[in-house]
Amino acid sequence: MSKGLLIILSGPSGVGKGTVRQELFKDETLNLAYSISMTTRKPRPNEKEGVDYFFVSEKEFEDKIEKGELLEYAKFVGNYYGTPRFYVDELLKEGKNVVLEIEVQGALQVMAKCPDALTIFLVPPSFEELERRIRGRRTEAEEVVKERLDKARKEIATKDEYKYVVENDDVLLAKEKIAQIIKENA
Ligand SMILES: Nc1ncnc2c1ncn2[C@@H]1O[C@H](COP(=O)(O)OP(=O)(O)OP(=O)(O)O)[C@@H](O)[C@H]1O
Ligand SMILES: Nc1nc2c(ncn2[C@@H]2O[C@H](COP(=O)(O)O)[C@@H](O)[C@H]2O)c(=O)[nH]1
Repeated sequence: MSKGLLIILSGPSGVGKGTVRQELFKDETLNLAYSISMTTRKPRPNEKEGVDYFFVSEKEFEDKIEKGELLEYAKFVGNYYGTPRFYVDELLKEGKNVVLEIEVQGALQVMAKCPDALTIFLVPPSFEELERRIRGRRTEAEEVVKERLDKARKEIATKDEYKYVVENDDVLLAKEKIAQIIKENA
């Protein structure tokens, strides 16, 4: 069985990575598997352990770092986020195209380790629209929204590090563009 493709889907918080990813996963021909991240962030009301994230303490996260169990990790607006290496390796061996939905610091680490990874950066139609989306989601306190928007400006400035930049204006259009990119690279 040939190895699957490692796909990094990155972009600023609130651009719509999760929304577009859900559309991509409806397309079974893409043979996708999602890499469930580990985080020290508190779960949001609708989030489930082992589905959206593995929710852990700082101590547990730092143990994983020390043991080398994370493919990449970063601190993002006060919380740790990282990719457990084991599942990614297993899924790739099974021939799955594995999606990492991660922020920029982590994406740059994976690019350095896995130059063949397919890297995609999602951009909003405008910064004002990004702000509308992140506020409209109503998941973060005002202070955190401001920090995430601040971070977003710096993240968007790194977009040319990625192999593909896709605008998320219309969700289904963005999904179609990314599906095409995956098919061309798989
Ligand atoms: N193309 C779009 N047009 C309008 N609203 C959108 C679009 N894509 C996503 N949204 C909305 O924007 C909000 C943020 O989307 P989402 O949670 O998918 O972003 P994200 O990039 O995964 O964020 P985070 O990185 O913080 O997890 C959601 O309320 C979602 O419904
Ligand atoms: N470097 C990593 N970034 C990750 C990972 N999992 C998610 N993320 C990114 O963090 C921010 C914030 O996420 P949120 O769920 O609190 O809104 C966002 O950009 C995610 O894509 C990971 O494993 N590594």
